[in-house]
Amino acid sequence: MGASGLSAADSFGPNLARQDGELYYLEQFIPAAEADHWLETLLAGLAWRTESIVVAGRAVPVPRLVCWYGDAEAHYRYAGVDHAPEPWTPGLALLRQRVESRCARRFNSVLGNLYRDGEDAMGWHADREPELGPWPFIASLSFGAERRFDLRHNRSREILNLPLAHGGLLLMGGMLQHHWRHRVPRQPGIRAPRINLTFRAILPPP
Ligand SMILES: O=C(O)CCC(=O)C(=O)O
Ligand SMILES: [Fe+2]
Repeated sequence: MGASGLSAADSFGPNLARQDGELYYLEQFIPAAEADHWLETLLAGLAWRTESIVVAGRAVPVPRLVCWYGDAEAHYRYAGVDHAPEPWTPGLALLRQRVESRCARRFNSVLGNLYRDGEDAMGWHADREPELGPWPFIASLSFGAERRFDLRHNRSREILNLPLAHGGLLLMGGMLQHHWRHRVPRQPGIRAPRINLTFRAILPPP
C-alpha cells in the first residue's frame, strides 16, 4: 500500500504520473446518457457563485464559477478564503456515494467548478492545504465539454496532458500535490460548459 492508501488490489489502471505521486483516470465512470442528466441537474441545481482572490491588494474575480458543499464541519480555506459548506444536495450525496465506493475512500466535502466556456480556466496550483492532510486524496469528476488537464513536475518540468471527458473520474493521491502542479488552461474555441466536482476529505483543525 502506498502513502495514499490506494492498495494494489484496486483496479485503477496504470499510474499515469509514474513517479512522485499517484494519478489514475477512469474513463466513462458515469455512462454518457446518465452523465447528460447530471450535467443538467448540476448546472441548474447548484449554488454557483463568482469568487474573488486578492492579488496585489486587489480583489480579482476568478475566471469560473464555484460552489462548496459538504458536512457541516468541513470548513475549507481555499485561495485565502474561508468556505463554510452548503449542505449536500440529494444529487451530490448520490455522486459522493458512487465515488466513495469506487475509491474505498470517504469524502466530507466537494468543491464544484463551472467553466462556462473555453474562456474559463484554472491556473497552475497544487491542492496541498494543511487541512487536506499530508497526502491529499482528491477524486475529480467531470461533466460536459471535454477540457485539457495539464500537470507539470516541479523539478523536472515534465508536462502531462490529459483530456478530461464527460463522466470521467480522475484520482490524485500520494505525493502528487507535493511534486506536481496542475491547471485547466483556456481553450478559446470551446463554447460548451464543463462542470468539475473535486471530492475532498477535510481534516478537523488541530
Ligand atoms: O477542473 C478541474 O478539472 C480541476 C479542478 C481543480 O484542480 C481544483 O478544483 O482544485
Ligand atoms: Fe486542483
